[in-house]
Amino acid sequence: MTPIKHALTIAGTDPTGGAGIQADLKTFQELHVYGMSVLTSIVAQNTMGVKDIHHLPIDFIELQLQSVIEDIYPHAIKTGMIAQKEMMALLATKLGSLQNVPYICDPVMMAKNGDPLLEKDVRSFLRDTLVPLATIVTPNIAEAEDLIDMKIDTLEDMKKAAERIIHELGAKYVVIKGGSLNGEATDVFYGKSREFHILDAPRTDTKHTHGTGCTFSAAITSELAKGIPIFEAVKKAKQFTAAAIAHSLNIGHGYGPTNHWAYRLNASSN
Ligand SMILES: Nc1ncnc2c1ncn2[C@@H]1O[C@H](COP(=O)(O)OP(=O)(O)O)[C@@H](O)[C@H]1O
Ligand SMILES: Cc1ncc(COP(=O)(O)OP(=O)(O)O)c(N)n1
Repeated sequence: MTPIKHALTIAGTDPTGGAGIQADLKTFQELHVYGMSVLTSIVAQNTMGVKDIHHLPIDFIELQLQSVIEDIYPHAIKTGMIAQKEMMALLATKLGSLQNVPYICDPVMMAKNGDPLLEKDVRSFLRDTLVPLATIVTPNIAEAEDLIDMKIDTLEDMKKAAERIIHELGAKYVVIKGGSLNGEATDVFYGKSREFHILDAPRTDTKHTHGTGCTFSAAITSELAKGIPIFEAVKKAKQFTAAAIAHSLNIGHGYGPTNHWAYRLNASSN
């Protein structure tokens, strides 16, 4: 039997279960990796918006991380909502010291309805501390625009932005998610091999896309934990997320969650 792989998410919470730590753990489980979590911020949010945020003390985040790592060593680590400079500095030190563990940086800045999860002045710190350490960074359009300070309207803009994220910020690979652009749901993958790959999926006509970015980056994390090559991992994550959106659950009063078990249903009907 293949030994179980372990994936760790370091992120904030969503008590409605569609985004953040909760979406990450559901995704890890569906993709058959053992999921672990370190909480950074507890967020009172739902599908309609963010009500309040409680940040955990830095020492306590460090203690959680230490508790995981000394016991069950992760085969891949992702970060999601990292809201404060002190958290970023701590994680940069810790992640920088872990050798050969793929690190997936989802540069979460806001929730789907536009409520901020990260203050504007902290964003440049994220770019300078965590992004350069990333095996892969997974911004949506707004996050990519913020990271390299350019407007992105077209596929050509996405490619330019991807080149700049790799060559100016120092991540090894990037996938820019085009979920918020018009037309197909097209993402751009680029990295140190300097080759572009365009990932297309039909756009599902739904407002229930809460947590799609978390789900996508957690799926990449799961596959990298298993030792799958990076572009294969991104392709699998794209399929997993597309299925979760296509079969979303129609719950919640706002931007509802996706269906984390939809990929399993698709796979068993093939
Ligand atoms: N309506 C949709 N139909 C199909 N795929 C989508 C849709 N919206 C987003 N996606 C895909 O979901 C993934 C997450 O993208 P996105 O929603 O842009 O991230 P975020 O949640 O960080 O804003 C990407 O692969 C994107 O192309
Ligand atoms: C705690 C927490 N982390 C991240 C998000 C944003 O998640 P994302 O997957 O980008 O999805 P949307 O919320 O933008 O749909 C969150 N809401 N909460």
